[in-house]
Formats: sequence, structure tokens, C-alpha cells
Amino acid sequence: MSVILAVEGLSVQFGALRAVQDVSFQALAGKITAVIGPNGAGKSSLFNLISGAIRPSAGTVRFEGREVTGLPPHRMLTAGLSRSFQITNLFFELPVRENLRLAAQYLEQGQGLLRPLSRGAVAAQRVQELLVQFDLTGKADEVAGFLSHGEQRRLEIAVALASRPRMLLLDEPTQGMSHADTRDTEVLIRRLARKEGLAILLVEHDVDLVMDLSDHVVVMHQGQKLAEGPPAAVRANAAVQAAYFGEAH
Ligand SMILES: Nc1ncnc2c1ncn2[C@@H]1O[C@H](COP(=O)(O)OP(=O)(O)OP(=O)(O)O)[C@@H](O)[C@H]1O
Repeated sequence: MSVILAVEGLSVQFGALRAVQDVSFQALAGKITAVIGPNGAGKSSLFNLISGAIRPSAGTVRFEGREVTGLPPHRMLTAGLSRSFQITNLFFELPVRENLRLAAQYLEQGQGLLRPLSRGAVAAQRVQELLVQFDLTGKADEVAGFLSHGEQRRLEIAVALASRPRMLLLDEPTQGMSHADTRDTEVLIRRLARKEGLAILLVEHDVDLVMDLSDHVVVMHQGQKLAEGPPAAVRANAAVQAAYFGEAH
């Protein structure tokens, strides 16, 4: 299995606070990697460093062997690395179809982003695929703001995948979801990795979900990597139990 994402010695400081300290790990192509840790452990900061939302004070991020450290999110997207935000990035006043179409415009390479939307045949085809794949066909003409919370989160993932990235970063994909929506999202994430070969990195609070879903788990604690490995090994790790499961339950 090939390494798609390699994080090496990543650090960031906010004033005196070392939110992420010298964190290294690798994610494999087509696999689900999760970052977990108690509140304030540095998960979101690590996610933001990897996705380019904030710049590291030290360390590198390599995607498919190419250094992408600190590139702004749109350049990450061009490289094939897409992210879905904890805070939604949907256009609530636009229909589902238009949200997808705007995101799929990336596929209209060389034709300019200002090209009239109706002429973007490649993007239009991608929108159709996504509507079917994400079970949103019946909602295509509804304004995104009127969708249920679960549907909005599903649409966000669809938007993040519109440009056909090879890796998807998910920040707490099931946050605020009902039990049923969480289960659906779990099935969806697994399908994207297993059937479509998408590499997925997720930051998630829900430990049971992470243990169920992930191929590889990275545990953060007080800004540092405490442990990593397959879910069962991480769960059995005494230091992890003391630092994380001990606090969480
Ligand atoms: N932009 C910022 N400026 C200052 N401090 C920050 C900033 N972002 C995060 N921090 C601090 O860095 C530490 C790590 O925060 P971070 O959000 O990365 O942790 P987390 O593991 O994602 O926590 P949570 O699970 O609560 O979201 C915390 O002490 C937080 O208060």
C-alpha cells in the first residue's frame, strides 16, 4: 500500500501554547485514518495544518510525494486533497444542484471559472453522478438551507468530492448528527474508501465510530502524538486508556 499523505514533525504555537508539537504520521492510499484525542489535544489544529488553513511553525506535509505544506486550501484541492469543514461551506440560499455545480467547476480545467455554468458539460455530468451517489436526486432543486442537518452534512461531503480528489479530510463528520444519520455517514465513508479507493483522514470525537471505521488511528494528547496503530492496538494501549478513554468515560 502506498503512502498518500506524510506528515513530518508538524508543529504550531499560539502564543506560548504549543498546540501541535512535532507530530509525524502517514496515511495510506485508499485507507481510513483517524485522529482522536481529548478536548484541546490539538486535533483541529493538526487538521488545519494539514489542510492548509493555518501554517506550521515547523514540519512538512507531503501529498503524493509532493510538498504541500501551508498551501492555501484551493491549491490543496488542485493537488487532489479536499476537505470538508466542521463549519459548513455550503451556499444555503442556493439549490443543492448549484452547490454541487459550483464545486464541480474545478473539473472544467483550462476553460476558466467564469464560463457560463450551463455550458459546463463535464461539471454537469459530475453533478448528476453526485446526486445519485449521495442520494440527493430528490432534493436537487431544493435550497440547501432547507435540507435536514444530516442531508446538509451529506451534501458537504458531496461538494468536497466534486473535483474528484484522491484524498478527503473530514473534520468531525458526524458532529450534531442523529444516531441514524451517524450510521448512514459511517456507511458512506466506508464505501468511499473501500469501493472508490478514496483515502480519508478524519478528526472525530466519537471513539466508537473511529474504532469501527478506521484502518489506522493516531491519538493526540496535549499537542503530541501519544500513540498510533490499528484500532484494536490503540484501544488496548495503556497510555491511551489513561490519557483518553479514562477522561472520556
Ligand atoms: N487560533 C488559535 N489561537 C489560540 N489558541 C488556539 C487556537 N486554536 C486552538 N487553540 C488552542 O490550542 C489547543 C488545541 O486546540 P485544538 O482545537 O486543536 O484541540 P482539539 O483536540 O481539536 O480540541 P476539541 O476536541 O475541543 O476541538 C487548545 O488549547 C486551544 O484552545
